[in-house]
Amino acid sequence: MHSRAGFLRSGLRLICRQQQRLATVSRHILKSPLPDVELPTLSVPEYVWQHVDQWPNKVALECGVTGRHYRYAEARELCRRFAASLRRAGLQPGSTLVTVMPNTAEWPIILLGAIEAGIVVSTFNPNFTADELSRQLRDCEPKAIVTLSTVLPKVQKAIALAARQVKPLIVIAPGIEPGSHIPTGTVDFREMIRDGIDTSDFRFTGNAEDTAVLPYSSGTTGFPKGVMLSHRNIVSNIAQHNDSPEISTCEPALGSHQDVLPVIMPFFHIYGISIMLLSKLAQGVKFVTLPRFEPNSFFKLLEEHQATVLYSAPPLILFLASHPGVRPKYLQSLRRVVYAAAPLGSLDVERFLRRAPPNTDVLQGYGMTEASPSVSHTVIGSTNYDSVGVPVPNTEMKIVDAETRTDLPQGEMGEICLRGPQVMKGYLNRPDATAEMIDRDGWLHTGDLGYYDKEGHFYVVDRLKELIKVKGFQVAPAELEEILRSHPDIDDAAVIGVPDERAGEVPRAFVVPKRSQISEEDVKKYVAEKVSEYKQLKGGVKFLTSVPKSPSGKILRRLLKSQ
Ligand SMILES: Nc1ncnc2c1ncn2[C@@H]1O[C@H](COP(=O)(O)OP(=O)(O)OP(=O)(O)O)[C@@H](O)[C@H]1O
Ligand SMILES: O=C(O)[C@H]1CSC(c2nc3ccc(O)cc3s2)=N1
Repeated sequence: MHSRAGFLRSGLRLICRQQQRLATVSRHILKSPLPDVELPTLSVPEYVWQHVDQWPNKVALECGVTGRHYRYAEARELCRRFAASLRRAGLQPGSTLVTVMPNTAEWPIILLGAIEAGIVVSTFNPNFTADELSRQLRDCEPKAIVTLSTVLPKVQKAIALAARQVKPLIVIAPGIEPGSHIPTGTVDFREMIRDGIDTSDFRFTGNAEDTAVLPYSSGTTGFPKGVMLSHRNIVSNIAQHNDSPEISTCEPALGSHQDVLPVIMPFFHIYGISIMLLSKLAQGVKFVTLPRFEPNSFFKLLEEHQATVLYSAPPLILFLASHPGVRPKYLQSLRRVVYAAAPLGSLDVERFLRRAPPNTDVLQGYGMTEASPSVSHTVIGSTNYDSVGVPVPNTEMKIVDAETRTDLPQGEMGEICLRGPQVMKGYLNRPDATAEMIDRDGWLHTGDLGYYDKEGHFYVVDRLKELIKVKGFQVAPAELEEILRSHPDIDDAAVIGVPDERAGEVPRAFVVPKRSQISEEDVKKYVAEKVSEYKQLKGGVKFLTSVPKSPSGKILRRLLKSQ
C-alpha cells in the first residue's frame, strides 16, 4: 500500500533526533512512569485496519437514530472506494480536503478514505458561521469540500467570501438523509463509494512525516490555527494509548467481546479523530453516532446499545451528575468513563460517581490539538480526580517558569511543557507561532499553568492567559467555578477578570441558578467562606440561563468579557 522504505527512513531520522534531544538532561524532567511502547512506522490507514480481518462482520459504525450501519469489512472497502474516487476526480496526494460535517456514521469513511488517498484532511466545525469558515478556507486552500446538503448553503456562502483564494474542485454532498436531493454542481458521495468502483489502480505512496490531518485549534485564546499532524504523530499517540494497559480503555473485539462507544463528542476535533475514532477502530469497537445531543436519544442509545465506554468532556459529566432524567439502567453497562479537554473538579466527578454503577473507572486525559492530542492520563484504578495523571508512554513533561523558561522543581507552579513523538509538525502558514510554541530542544510549551506532586502526578490549574491578576496575585477561574458549582442552588458557573482601579483586576462570576432563587449576596458569601480575601467575587455576580461553551466544554470567556 505504501512505501515501507519511506516510513523506515523517516523512523530512523526520528530516532537520531530523539538521541540528540537526550543531550539536554535536567533533573526536573519527568519521563512517563509507564513502559515505552513500540512506535509503529505505519500510515494511519494501515495502522487502523491492520487487524480488520479478525472482526470483519462486527458492526463498526451505526447511526443511533436510523440504525443505518456499516460492518468492519464493508467500512474498510468503502474507504478504499472513496480514496480511489477522489484520485479519479483529480485530487493529488498532498492536496487538502475540508470536511464541514456534524457527526454521522459516514464521517469516518470520509476521513480515512481521504487520508488513504494521501490527502490532508482538515476538519472544520460545522457550527461555524460562513465568515469563520471562510477564514479557515483561505488559510488551507482546499481542493475539495465534503459537507451535508443541509449545511451546503452556508458552505457555498463561505466559498464565495473566500473567493479569490479558494476554488474547490468538487463539493461532495453525502445525501444520506432519506430522499435528499443533491444540488447541481456538486458530487454525490454515494456515487463515490458505490459497488463497482475500481480500486485496483490506486496506491498510497507517502511517508511518516506527511501531514495526515489538519485540525484547527479551538480558538479559545485567539483565532484558530491549523495544526499539521503527521501519520507518525497520530499513529504514535494511538499506540501510546492502545499498547499501554494502564490507560487503554477498550479491548480488541475478539471472540464475543466488542466494546460499544456512544459518540457524543464531535468527530471534527482531534479528541474525536484520534482518541475516540482512529484508536478504537483499530480495536474493533462499535461506534453509535447521534447527529446532535438530545437527552432522550442519548439515554436510549446508552440503554439499547449497552454502551461500555463513554468518552466525554466536563459538560457531559455535569449533565449526568445532575439531570433528573438519568436512571441507573442507562449507566449500568458502562465500565469506563473518560473526560478531557477542559477542567473539572473532583467534587463534580464524585457527584457523577454517586449515580454510576459501583466500580466504574473514571479516567481523565489532558491534551491539546498540538499534541495529537494526548499528553497525560490518569491510570485505571486511580481515584485522584484532581490530577490529570502521568505523562503517556514515550513522553516527557516538565514545568518551567513561563517568563524565563527555566525548569522548576516538584511542587512549583509554572507552564506545563511536553516532549514526545505526538508533538505536531507545526502550524500551517505560521512559522513564528510554531517557533514560539516548540523550542529548540523540541519542548512544546502548552500555555497551561500547573505543577506535579511527589508521586509525579500532574495538575492543571488553568490557562496562563485566563488567570486573573488581583493586586499581583494569580486567581484561577477554574478553582472558583468548581466552588460555585458545589452550591446546591447553582447548576453551572463561569468566572472572568474585570478591570478594577485599585486591584488591577477582580473576579466576576456568571452563575446559572437552579429552579430556586439565589441572590448575588448569597453567592458572594458562599465563595467568601471558602477562599482567601483576594479571590473573592469583588467584580460581582451576574445570572445567566447557560454558560457559553465550545463543543468540547471550554468556557468561552471572551463572549462573557464582551458582554
Ligand atoms: N483535562 C484537562 N483539564 C484541564 N484543561 C484541559 C484538559 N484537557 C485539555 N485542556 C485544555 O484544552 C487546551 C487544548 O485545547 P485545544 O487544543 O482545543 O485548543 P485551544 O487551546 O482551546 O485553542 P487556541 O489554541 O486556538 O486558543 C489545553 O491547553 C488545556 O488548556
Ligand atoms: O477536544 C478538544 O478540544 C481537544 C483539546 S485536548 C483534547 C484531548 N486530550 C485528551 C487526552 C487524553 C484523552 O484520553 C482524551 C483527550 S481529548 N481534546
